[in-house]
Amino acid sequence: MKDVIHFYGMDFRWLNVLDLLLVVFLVIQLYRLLKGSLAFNIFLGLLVVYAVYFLVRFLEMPILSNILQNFINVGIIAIIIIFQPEIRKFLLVLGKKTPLSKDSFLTKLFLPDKFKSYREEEHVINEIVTAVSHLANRNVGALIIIATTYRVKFDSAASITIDSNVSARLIECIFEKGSPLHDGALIVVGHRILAAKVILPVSDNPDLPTRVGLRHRSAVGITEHSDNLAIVVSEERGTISYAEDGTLTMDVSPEDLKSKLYTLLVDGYA
Ligand SMILES: Nc1ncnc2c1ncn2[C@@H]1O[C@H](COP(=O)(O)OP(=O)(O)OP(=O)(O)O)[C@@H](O)[C@H]1O
Repeated sequence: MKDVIHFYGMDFRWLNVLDLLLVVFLVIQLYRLLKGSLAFNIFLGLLVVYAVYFLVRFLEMPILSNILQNFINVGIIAIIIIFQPEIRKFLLVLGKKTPLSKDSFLTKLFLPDKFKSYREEEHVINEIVTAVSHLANRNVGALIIIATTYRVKFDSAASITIDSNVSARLIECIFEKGSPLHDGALIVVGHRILAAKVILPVSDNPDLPTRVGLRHRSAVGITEHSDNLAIVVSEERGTISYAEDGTLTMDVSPEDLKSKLYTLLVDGYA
């Protein structure tokens, strides 16, 4: 294979092409990740600075290129600080796609307990879907976080620890309007309800519909930087929605929610 490609009088190596493709891939991934967030404008600003820097270097303008070079050197540290949540999410998304992630072909092939029964997961799913359907039918607001690969960090001072089996009746009681635990979110980890009355981070995504309030915004907020699913029942409209990876899917049916939970809790391990 020829090592060098000739293109309009210029010589490129295959590695240069690969290098360029990887940069384009990374920029597209970053664009998709940041689209809709406030950090997106900062990202565009940085792209402009980089573009100007390469232009002045190409035009051999030493003073401007020196100033921009220094700005970019310090800028790397600033980028890590400014984009800390986005970098975290990016690495999380990348980790999900590695050959060793739980969804990967290799893991499924070599997972020792790939034939295990999913009775417990199915029980959890049925209880959650039953509770959510009943709450939605009666216009009782609810917010349930299903934490998968790592635990949700929450303020334990404000929340109430529960540590119980997942039961539809318990979930319905918790969100009943008169209940002292109905405000805030319920956290489910594995087969247990861990805590109630949890205050979550609120998303500042400007692309969310204006009609959604704090319950839906905090559902989006908790999924922006972590691998969780957030289920919301709207008190106002009696509808069911869920948020995942910072995206809100509104007005789903109980069947849609069930298949989402199956994908998350069963298929991911099957
Ligand atoms: N940061 C938060 N973390 C967890 N729960 C929250 C948070 N902020 C608000 N909530 C919950 O959301 C409720 C208020 O919901 P609000 O009406 O503002 O939102 P909404 O998205 O319009 O929901 P709904 O459609 O049910 O009215 C509060 O009573 C509280 O239970």
